[in-house]
Amino acid sequence: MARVNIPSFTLNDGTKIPALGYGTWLGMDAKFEFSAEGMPQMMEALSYAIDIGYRHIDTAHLYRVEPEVGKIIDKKIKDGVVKREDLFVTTKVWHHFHREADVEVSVRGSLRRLNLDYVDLVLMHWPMSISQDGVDEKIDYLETWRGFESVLSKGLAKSIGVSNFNVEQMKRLLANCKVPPSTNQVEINLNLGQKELVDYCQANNVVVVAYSPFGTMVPSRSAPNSPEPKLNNPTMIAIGKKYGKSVTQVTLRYLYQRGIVSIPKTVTPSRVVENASIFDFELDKGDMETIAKFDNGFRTVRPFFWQDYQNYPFEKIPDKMEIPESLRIWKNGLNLDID
Ligand SMILES: NC(=O)C1=CN([C@@H]2O[C@H](COP(=O)(O)OP(=O)(O)OC[C@H]3O[C@@H](n4cnc5c(N)ncnc54)[C@H](OP(=O)(O)O)[C@@H]3O)[C@@H](O)[C@H]2O)C=CC1
Ligand SMILES: O=C1CO[C@H](CO)[C@@H](O)[C@@H]1O
Repeated sequence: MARVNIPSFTLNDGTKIPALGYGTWLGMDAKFEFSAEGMPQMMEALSYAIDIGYRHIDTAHLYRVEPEVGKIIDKKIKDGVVKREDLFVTTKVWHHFHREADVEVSVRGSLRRLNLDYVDLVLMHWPMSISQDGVDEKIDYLETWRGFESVLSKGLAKSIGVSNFNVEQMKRLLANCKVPPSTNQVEINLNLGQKELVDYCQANNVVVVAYSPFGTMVPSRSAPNSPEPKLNNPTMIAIGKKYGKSVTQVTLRYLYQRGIVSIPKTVTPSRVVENASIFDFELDKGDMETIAKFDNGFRTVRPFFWQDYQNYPFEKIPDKMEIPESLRIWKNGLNLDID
């Protein structure tokens, strides 16, 4: 069986985060409901990933896969493949749970579903606070953060961080917290380099985690018309050839050399191996510069239907856009249960 050896970065609280993780968001199905279609394949792929050396799993209350992820973890521990302390499990608190006291309720719910005593990292999934029925609750993320600090002090999580925070929000949080966030998980890929945000986080000892690292290269429902580069981009292919690597491997290696953790999602076993086989080569300076030039600011995850909510982190789309029926589920609240 293939084996992969994944190095780690050190967080500002001293814990180590593996530089590559397994993403567990299955997306929405053809009816734009939460997809369970790919669940069996994903569970098999996750099981295989742990067998070959993945130790970092990225999940969330939102993804509705915590029970299945928990079952795989349990089996791997019982089978003696890993010990709990070898794994790095991240989950996230959805924005229905932003009152200080609700953070603990949400984390305890995740722990129950995952069947774990603690998670290694828990993130505030978004900076806005939106009720179950889509109302802008306008709860300051500083209040929510106090709930995270409390969850940390109770040992429910080893580390606490944020996701989808922009530079201004990071500055304000860092200036007003007792415990600084260890990580900021944001979209980063070849189209969206996020240089300013990455530089700011890294200068302030916050590790950046890249979600949707292939988000704009692989045809996706959320960004069907994303600009180049795609998987067949000649420049990327030529760089890959030079090192005997695929375009996706060059992409993940590029992020790693920028000091960024990646959490690609795949349900395909060969890609599980491919995505982690990036620690045996080094892109030279010229190739790093060439790849950086693809950055054009295009976002795959652009939830414009939240753009008028307080603390929406991204650039607003200037003209009022109709929200298609298919996206109303996001705007009107997601009805995430506690169990
Ligand atoms: N904090 C946040 O708000 C967000 C967090 N996330 C996290 O980030 C993870 C990754 O992001 P995600 O949006 O899923 O997208 P990714 O950028 O990881 O892309 C996933 C797609 O890429 C394909 N793929 C994976 N590896 C390869 C490969 N080697 N060659 C070709 N195609 C490949 C997958 O296909 P297949 O599965 O068929 O192999 C799938 O279609 C999520 O699963 C989730 O954990 C994601 C979005 C937002
Ligand atoms: O984690 C996530 C998965 O992707 C969704 C978009 O498709 C995001 O909204 C969400 O934050």
